[in-house]
Amino acid sequence: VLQENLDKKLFGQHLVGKVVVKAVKGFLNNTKAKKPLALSLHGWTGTGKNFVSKIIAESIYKRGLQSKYVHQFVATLHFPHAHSINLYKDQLQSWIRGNVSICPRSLFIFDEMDKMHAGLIDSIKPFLDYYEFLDGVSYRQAIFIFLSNAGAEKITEVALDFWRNGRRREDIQLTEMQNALSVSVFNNKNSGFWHSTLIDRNLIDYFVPFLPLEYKHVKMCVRVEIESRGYVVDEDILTRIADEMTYFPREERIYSDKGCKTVDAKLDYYYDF
Ligand SMILES: Nc1ncnc2c1ncn2[C@@H]1O[C@H](COP(=O)(O)OP(=O)(O)OP(=O)(O)O)[C@@H](O)[C@H]1O
Repeated sequence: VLQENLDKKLFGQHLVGKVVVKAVKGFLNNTKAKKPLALSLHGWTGTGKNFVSKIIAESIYKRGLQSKYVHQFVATLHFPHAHSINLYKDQLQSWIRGNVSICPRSLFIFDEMDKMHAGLIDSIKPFLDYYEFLDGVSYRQAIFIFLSNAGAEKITEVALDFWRNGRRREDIQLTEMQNALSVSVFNNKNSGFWHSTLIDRNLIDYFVPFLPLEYKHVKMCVRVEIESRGYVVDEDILTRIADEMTYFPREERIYSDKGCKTVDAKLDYYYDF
């Protein structure tokens, strides 16, 4: 189901499907996991990171994101004040501990990871590690998904390089992308990259790069949105909405600034009056 949904619903992200299916299926089928699964999704805004988390949740729990075993944190919403960091640490740790004791197969999604306080990231480190038990609780069946825009510029650079050399986007290889990211972002102490501490200790199992979306992908998103509202697709409106989005870099205008975000808001203007 996971593979099928990703193939069908996720546009322009050939690297994502491969990694996510392998990681999640492998983990769910492994009765002897030595640590919880930790995925780190990276990429430009509106390219499908939250969307993929939702598809993953739906593949594991009947109620998807609504399941009581799925927990979402948004840095700026749940942990807004730097001076309350110690309080957040305690709350977060006891929240994770409490929930994993109730259901070992819990899913934790951390959005805006690049805006999360380093101390707070440190506080979840023990849960991601290779312990059999921590205070009597095993975290080995839990799943952690981290979302961030970190590395998005490098990802775009690689994609743009391909484009400028007339090469197909689909020919971008995962290893190539990961090499580019690891040199410039992950292993660069000056990049201020949020989970350098998690990386140093090899606690992240998979890095999942999301490519910036092109005009044609935006159109696909618009089409899906129109159909999901039960309207007949008007190609004229579809094109107009995709044209209204802004694209970068300034000369070539290939990638959508906001990915597929705001597509649904634009639709309101054309359809709901
Ligand atoms: N690659 C994609 N394929 C299909 N639909 C997409 C894709 N990317 C985004 N969308 C649509 O756009 C909406 C917004 O995308 P989403 O919230 O997943 O972006 P994001 O990468 O998490 O952005 P941010 O970094 O700003 O949080 C999704 O709910 C989905 O409907």
